[in-house]
Amino acid sequence: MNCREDYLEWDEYFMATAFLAAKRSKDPSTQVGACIVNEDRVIIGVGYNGMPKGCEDGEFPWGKHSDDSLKNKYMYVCHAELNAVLNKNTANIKNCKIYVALFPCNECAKVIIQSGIKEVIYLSDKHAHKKTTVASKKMFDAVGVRYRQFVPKHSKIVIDFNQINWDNMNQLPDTPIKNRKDFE
Ligand SMILES: Nc1nc(=O)n([C@H]2C[C@H](O)[C@@H](COP(=O)(O)O)O2)cc1CO
Ligand SMILES: [Zn+2]
Repeated sequence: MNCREDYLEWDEYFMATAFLAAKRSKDPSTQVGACIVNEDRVIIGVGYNGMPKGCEDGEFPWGKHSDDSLKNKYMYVCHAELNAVLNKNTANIKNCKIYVALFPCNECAKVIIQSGIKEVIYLSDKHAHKKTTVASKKMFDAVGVRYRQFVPKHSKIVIDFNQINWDNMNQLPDTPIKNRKDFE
C-alpha cells in the first residue's frame, strides 16, 4: 500500500499549529498565533495574543477605540510572538524559525532578534504600510533575519474529531470502529 498523499507539508503543519493556537485568543477582533520550530523541525514554543498572566478579563479591556489609551487593549496585550518565545521549552532557540499569522511588529521583531530566531514565516502582511512593520523589516534586514510569506495551497484545514473512529485504512464506507468486525 502506498503512503497517504494528502498529508500536511512542513510549512502547512507549522502554520496550522500557529493558527490553532490563535483559537485560544480572547481578542474579539484579531486572533494571532505563533509557532517556533528548531533546526530539527521540532516545535519548541507556541503562543497567541493574550493578557499577561493574572491580568483578568474583567479588569483589562479588549476594546481599542477609547480616547483614553489606558482603556484600550494595546497597553496590556502580549503578542503571540512574545508569548511563543517566552513559552519555549528549551534554553537555546538559535537558528530557529517562527511561523506567525501576521507580520511581527517592531517590539516583537526585537524579541525575535534577541532570541536568536533566524527566519520569520508569516501569512499576512496586512499592516505592511504601518511604521511598526517598516521598522521590523529594517531591523530584520540589518541583522540578516530572513522573512518570507507562506502562501497556503488550501484555504482551510479541517480537524474532524470524529474521523479517528472511522476506518480510513481500508477505505471502508463511513464505518464506526464499533462495527468494524462486520468487515473483517
Ligand atoms: N504580529 C502581531 N502579533 C499579535 O499578537 N498581534 C495582536 C495584538 C492585538 O491583540 C491584535 C491586533 O489587534 P487589532 O488592532 O487588529 O484589533 O493582534 C498583532 C500583530 C500585528 O503586528
Ligand atoms: Zn508584536
